[in-house]
Amino acid sequence: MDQSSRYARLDLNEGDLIRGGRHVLCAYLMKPREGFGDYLSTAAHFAAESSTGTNVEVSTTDDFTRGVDALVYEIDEAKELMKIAYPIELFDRNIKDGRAMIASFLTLTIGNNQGMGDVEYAKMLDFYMPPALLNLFDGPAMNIRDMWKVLGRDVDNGGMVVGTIIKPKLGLRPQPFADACHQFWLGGDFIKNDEPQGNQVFCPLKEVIPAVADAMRRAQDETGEAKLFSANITADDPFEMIARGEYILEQFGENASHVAFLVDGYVAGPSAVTTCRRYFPNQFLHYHRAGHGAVTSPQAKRGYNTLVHMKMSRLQGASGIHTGTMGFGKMEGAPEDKLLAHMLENEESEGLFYHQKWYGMMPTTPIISGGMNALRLPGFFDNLGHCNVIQTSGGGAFGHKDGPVAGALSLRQARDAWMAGIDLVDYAKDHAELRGAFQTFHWDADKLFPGWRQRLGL
Ligand SMILES: O=C(COP(=O)(O)O)[C@H](O)[C@H](O)COP(=O)(O)O
Ligand SMILES: [Mg+2]
Repeated sequence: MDQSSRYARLDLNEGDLIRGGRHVLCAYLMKPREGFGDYLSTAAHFAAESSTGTNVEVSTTDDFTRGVDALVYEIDEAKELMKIAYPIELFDRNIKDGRAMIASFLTLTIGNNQGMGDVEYAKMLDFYMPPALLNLFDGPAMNIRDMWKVLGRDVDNGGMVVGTIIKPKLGLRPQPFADACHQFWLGGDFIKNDEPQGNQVFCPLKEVIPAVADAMRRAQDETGEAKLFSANITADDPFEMIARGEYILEQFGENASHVAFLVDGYVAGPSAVTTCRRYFPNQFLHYHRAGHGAVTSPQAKRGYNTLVHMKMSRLQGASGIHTGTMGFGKMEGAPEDKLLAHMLENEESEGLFYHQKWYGMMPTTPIISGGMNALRLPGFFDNLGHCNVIQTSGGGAFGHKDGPVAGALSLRQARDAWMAGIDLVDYAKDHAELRGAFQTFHWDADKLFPGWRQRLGL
């Protein structure tokens, strides 16, 4: 059945829809499956299934229903592009406070339509959120500025937070884990649990957390600097997350403000993110995105891309989210991905299809991680245009030939060199740890800084 007479309105103008402020707009890559309808009728069926309809007309539909239909307002078959306008009334709101939720946004815009028989594939590439709905999302309660405050830095331009991920990923018992933390903190600022680290039998949370809290106190005493720890509280059960969070804050005691909570936001979902955002509004919410590649990878023709993921994370209230390394690290990415960081940080920003204003919603801090080390930082910052990010190098710190203290210092030196506009090889001449990073990661050095051996007299 061709539903385009009801669910398509190609005469609608995008500018008018945005000015009207009553629609969420979504751009999709979409391909109809061969042997089914043409492009427009498939798009219309997609809009029906994603809003008020199904594959047939139902007798219970009334005039009000038609007023909240999602409408296809643009198609470009050659580009496999379709755009749909969703009336904001379609999106579910909390009974307890009237606030909006990402679960409902996803259920409608990228829900059943992902399994339709007449759709070969569909992927959301961008969306526009009007202020009337945007303002009903929680948004972040904290971000990098709160970390800079703890670190005693400038709160507008405090620079890169020097971080690591405790490696090995799994397999350390409580004391070796806490010792690794202590070592890194002698040179760096911030440590995060790797995303699968929680309450394994060989490293019980109730043993490792007191040891880490103690390591933080010792490192702070020894260096005279504040230190930060991001503790994983992800769990299927929100009450388990709360139990972990409360236990951790109690153990860190006077250093509770130095604790962030890590939530595996893609695998555990919006409920987990919101549990943390609402129950612990005074902690930095560290959104780790492990698993996202299944839908966001350019190879995946379904789901949504990283831009959509980033925008949803800011709406949900992530203080920081992994933004990728934009082609400078080990994970998939490209220099153009800086638009992801800009979408998170700026009051308004250009996406792939839509210009988004954030109406005062607090920025989400980009967390840069995955195969990074001191040598890769300058190129990364040149591309991004600033270094006000959290950067975590796991291998780049613990893989340093002289150990984690030198690894941490080499990262800090790379940041200092970039902020001062000094060439990294020149800076390494009188900074032993950075020099050690050149020797350790020599394959990167050969590629990024040809002639470095001679210049460092090696
Ligand atoms: O543990 C690491 C990185 O370790 P290492 O520094 O040793 O590579 C993170 O989980 C990845 O950054 C995730 O990727 P992304 O940040 O792209 O989500
Ligand atoms: Mg990890």
